[in-house]
Amino acid sequence: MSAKDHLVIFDTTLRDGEQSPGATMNKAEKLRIAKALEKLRVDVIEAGFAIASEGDFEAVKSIAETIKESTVCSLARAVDVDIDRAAEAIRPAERGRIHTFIATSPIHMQYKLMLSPDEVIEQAVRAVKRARSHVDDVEFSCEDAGRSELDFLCRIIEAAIDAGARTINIPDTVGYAIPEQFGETIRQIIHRVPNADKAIFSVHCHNDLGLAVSNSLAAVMNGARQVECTINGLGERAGNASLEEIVMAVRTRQDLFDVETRIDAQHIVPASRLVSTITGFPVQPNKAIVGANAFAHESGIHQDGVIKHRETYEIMRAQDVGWHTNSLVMGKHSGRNAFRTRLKELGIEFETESELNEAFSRFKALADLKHEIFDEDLQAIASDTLQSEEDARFSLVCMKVCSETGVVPRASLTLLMDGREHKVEGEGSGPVDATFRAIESLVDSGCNLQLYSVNAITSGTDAQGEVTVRLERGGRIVNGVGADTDIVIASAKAYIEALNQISRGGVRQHPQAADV
Ligand SMILES: CC(=O)SCCNC(=O)CCNC(=O)[C@H](O)C(C)(C)COP(=O)(O)OP(=O)(O)OC[C@H]1O[C@@H](n2cnc3c(N)ncnc32)[C@H](O)[C@@H]1OP(=O)(O)O
Ligand SMILES: CC(C)C(=O)C(=O)O
Repeated sequence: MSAKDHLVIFDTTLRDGEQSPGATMNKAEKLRIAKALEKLRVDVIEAGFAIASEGDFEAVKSIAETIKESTVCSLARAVDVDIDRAAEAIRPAERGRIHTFIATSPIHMQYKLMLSPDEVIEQAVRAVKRARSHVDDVEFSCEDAGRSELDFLCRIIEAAIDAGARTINIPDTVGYAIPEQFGETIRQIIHRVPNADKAIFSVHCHNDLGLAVSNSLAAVMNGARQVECTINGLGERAGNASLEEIVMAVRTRQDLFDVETRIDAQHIVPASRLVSTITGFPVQPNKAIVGANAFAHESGIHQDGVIKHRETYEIMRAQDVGWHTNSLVMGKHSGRNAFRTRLKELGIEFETESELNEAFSRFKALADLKHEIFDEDLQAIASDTLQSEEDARFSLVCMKVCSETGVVPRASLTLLMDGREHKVEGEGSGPVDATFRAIESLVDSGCNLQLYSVNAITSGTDAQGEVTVRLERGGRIVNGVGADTDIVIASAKAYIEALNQISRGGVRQHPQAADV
């Protein structure tokens, strides 16, 4: 049997994933995700868009300094300033890539770039050469290829390869393609471009019609050997192709695909949980591979089948993608060693002993309230611990909520703001509303609440609730996540976390802020 081709997994959770409104991540969070991606053995991590902001530049640079096993990549428009900034950011990487792009569809060239097709080719060639003057590993993308003319795509791709691009990416930027047609486009391009053998062909599919994974797989069947994807399918608008679905489709249907990835699938579920917790985007229960119900069997006939022979209703094994691999049952009698070991198995490692100790105290406090602590609880504890960074401006000291039939709910909180304690009170239509009003009576953030959602992290009435709060101010959107067995406390934590994120961009203080 002939060896299979390698399918390059290019993860763009930290770049396109971050383009989901509200999914903004700070440098420390991006680094945590990058480490999880390295553990997952992704080939390329697109760490950001270095020119976009100082924060993006610093995040790409620190990922380039830290990650050893995966290639670290920065996106750049086809302009010198972007390319030079990307080069500077990835310079510390053992393996660095510059990914430059320009739009090739008639609509983008005419209305957005205001350039003729020939000018676009010229600019693409100049950009690829500039990128090659910095690094050998250069990727070129034809933005909106899904709506571009085939002849033009072939011309620009040939020129980009001649200029030195090693990877040619064909994005379906607006999720317009249909699998059979997209696969045929990829086949035609590879067949028609005379120097196609000098590059790896890649795809980057968006999910506007829910077809991102199908289109990517159709492309792989027609010669694409890199897929750009994100954990949980995060990404601009309806998102990108989901990494876990691509990887498991290729692995499960080895009879159909001539490719294999080097992904260590056991880290898929922990990586999914981490991205969900950091971004505040919950994973829908029926999401393939990583949704809570992905391996759950509810109906009698299915349960009967699975008991008799698992494969009657399961095409993958849950533990192969990282579900319930724990042999250590964590509870109030567990010690620090088991705690550290289990966290390590989940891909969580604290940098300092004091962080570990803080997380361990949180774990013991939770274990007093809950009989059994699940992996999801541990992930939430780790996130809570790592979120309580020194630069957090606000934190919750304690709170009391009064909610009684026929009485207006009332919340009293003690908050720490800039190192000083403040007592605040609020009334509202419910206990959560009263809590948010109490916090705002001090902070007066001027934010609009865009989303409030509660999810039970595990099952049972003693489960921790995980609350996501999305705030918007001046066009900037942030998510805060908080977990607790009391959902009102989880709500307060999530709101405060969102305010901390907003405050990293500056928050007004209410002139009447009550001193203690
Ligand atoms: C399909 C994708 O996902 S592409 C990635 C999208 N991600 C982002 O845009 C996030 C980061 N973006 C940013 O921070 C900013 O948009 C920046 C820093 C890149 C640019 O900011 P600004 O200089 O203020 O430009 P602005 O965003 O208003 O407009 C984009 C400009 O880039 C041009 N442009 C867009 N794509 C490209 C490209 N690939 N190559 C060259 N120029 C481009 C546009 O035509 C426009 O030029 P104009 O100002 O001369 O009309
Ligand atoms: C920059 C490219 C790859 C992109 O994100 C898109 O076209 O969607």
